[in-house]
Amino acid sequence: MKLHELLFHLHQPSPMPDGNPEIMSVEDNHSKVQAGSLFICIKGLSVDGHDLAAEAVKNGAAAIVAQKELDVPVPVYIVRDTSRAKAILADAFYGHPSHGIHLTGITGTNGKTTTSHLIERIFADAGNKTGLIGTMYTKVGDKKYEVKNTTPESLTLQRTFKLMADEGVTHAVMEVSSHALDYGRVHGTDFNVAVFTNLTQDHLDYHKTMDRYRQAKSLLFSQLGNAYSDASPKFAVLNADDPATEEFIRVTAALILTYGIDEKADIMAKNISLSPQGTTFTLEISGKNYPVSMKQVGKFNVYNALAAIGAAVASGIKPELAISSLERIEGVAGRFETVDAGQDFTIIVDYAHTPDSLENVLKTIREFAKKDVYVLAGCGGDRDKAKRPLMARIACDYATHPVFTSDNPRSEVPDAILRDMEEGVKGRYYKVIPDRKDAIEFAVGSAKAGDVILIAGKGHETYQEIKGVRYDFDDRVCAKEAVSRLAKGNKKSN
Ligand SMILES: CC(=O)N[C@H]1[C@@H](OP(=O)(O)OP(=O)(O)OC[C@H]2O[C@@H](n3ccc(=O)[nH]c3=O)[C@H](O)[C@@H]2O)O[C@H](CO)[C@@H](O)[C@@H]1O[C@H](C)C(=O)N[C@@H](C)C(=O)N[C@H](CCC(=O)O)C(=O)O
Ligand SMILES: Nc1ncnc2c1ncn2[C@@H]1O[C@H](COP(=O)(O)OP(=O)(O)OP(=O)(O)O)[C@@H](O)[C@H]1O
Ligand SMILES: N[C@H](CCC[C@H](N)C(=O)O)C(=O)O
Ligand SMILES: [Mg+2]
Repeated sequence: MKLHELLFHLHQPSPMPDGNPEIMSVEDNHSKVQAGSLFICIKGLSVDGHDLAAEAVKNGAAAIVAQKELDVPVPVYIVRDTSRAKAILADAFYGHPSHGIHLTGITGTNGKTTTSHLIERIFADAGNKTGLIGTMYTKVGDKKYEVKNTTPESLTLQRTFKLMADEGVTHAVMEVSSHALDYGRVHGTDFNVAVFTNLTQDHLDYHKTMDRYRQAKSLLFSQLGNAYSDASPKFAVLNADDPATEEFIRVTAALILTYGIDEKADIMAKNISLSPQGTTFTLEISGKNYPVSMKQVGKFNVYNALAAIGAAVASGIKPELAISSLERIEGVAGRFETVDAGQDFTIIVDYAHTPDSLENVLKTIREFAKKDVYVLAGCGGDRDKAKRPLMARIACDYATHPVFTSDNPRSEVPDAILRDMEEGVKGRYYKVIPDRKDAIEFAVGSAKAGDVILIAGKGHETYQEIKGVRYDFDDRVCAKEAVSRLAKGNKKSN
């Protein structure tokens, strides 16, 4: 594609630059630039891409998009915001790949990964080739790719859509984080259905206030487009029990489908019955009732199931089909995942790393637990500090044995994070064991028959990030090893 043809998509009044080379690729990282690349300079938190423009030209860049004049021997096109331009150019360069895919975006504080897996499974069972983009991986058909972010930056995102389109994916589901919405990573992406799970405290390090956090989430709905501007109508699938839905209804021009348990909604769950083995409820939709029996545990998973059914129905799939898929799903890795190494107590690994998710999971466990409940809880470094004392309080409120330990300390000192947690539980009973492996061994070594251990915060993660280095660490593996060691020790002493 010629440079001018590509830049035309920005619809800027400024004239095209002199020189119109053929653009072979679009890059925002100077080290990936090759002969014929268009290099887009992004001013990041740690690096300013403008400072790397000359290096990019040395690597073969044929043209540059920047926010300021640069002294380089190739055409430079100035835009107000290169991140925004990057998203629009990426969409154009790859031929608007999301426009040919039925795309469902999911936003909300908790439940995005879980719900996206439920929706993907429903689409796949309905006979579609599917794609998925989210916290754990990107999936194109059956092939999985590693990811750095829950919602990738725009070039990676549009490249992924192009790959999906080339591979014949017709239905894709993606998590849309509030960071991504705020950074404009999804500009140029054509969603057919946008789903909202819930809004509770997280990411205040970035958004500062809950109002601004909610406003970032609302972008998914305000940018969704008009209900009838395309061949198939756009749908917003919203949680009627969450107060933020009121704002999303106000800002969207799409059709609306609501779901919920308490407030009146288009899709409702009634007669909910919870057990440690699974959940049953009656689904009420369009005046009809359907019995549902699923393996997912906890009331919060009823919300995830309703959101998934909403997305399916908005995509033209019959409720019966969606329900039969839901009933067959085993679970999502690291979400209420039980670890069974032959021990006589229960170990649950769960990705709860927000106050609301921790409370939901612990409430669920308390409903079924007959004996003691251990919780291992920690808080990520370089993330919302305000949630630390809240999570500690929740751990103490619901567990008989709260243990505070390290999550991913990132650049922070683990003890400082733990002290922030302790601020929320002055005078309460708890234990602090900074090393996560030691904490897991302590809980495994202390638990008696019938007790429950919840290892919260890291779920599917297979690393622990300390001072910029990701060390191998998997709660599930660590717990299994602790149980085996304990069993061996017991045998020896017998
Ligand atoms: C705060 C934040 O979102 N940062 C994102 C941002 O990093 P940054 O601003 O530090 O970028 P940078 O390293 O300074 O680089 C700036 C530019 O220079 C370029 N560069 C850089 C180095 C170099 O040698 N050459 C070069 O050309 C880079 O390609 C980039 O274009 O741009 C990077 C590339 O796009 C992102 O990976 C990175 O996400 C980091 C890893 C991150 O942790 N983000 C979190 C906060 C986040 O986005 N989380 C949400 C989900 C949260 C949730 O689900 O709960 C997410 O969607 O993942
Ligand atoms: N609908 C829900 N409401 C509240 N808590 C939930 C809900 N669904 C899942 N959870 C809890 O939140 C944790 C994270 O769930 P999930 O990974 O699906 O959320 P997410 O929104 O993708 O999170 P992240 O933003 O970190 O990617 C789960 O392990 C569970 O403890
Ligand atoms: N997507 C979330 C993941 C948090 C996972 C938790 N283990 C932590 O490190 O805080 C974030 O980047 O805030
Ligand atoms: Mg996720």
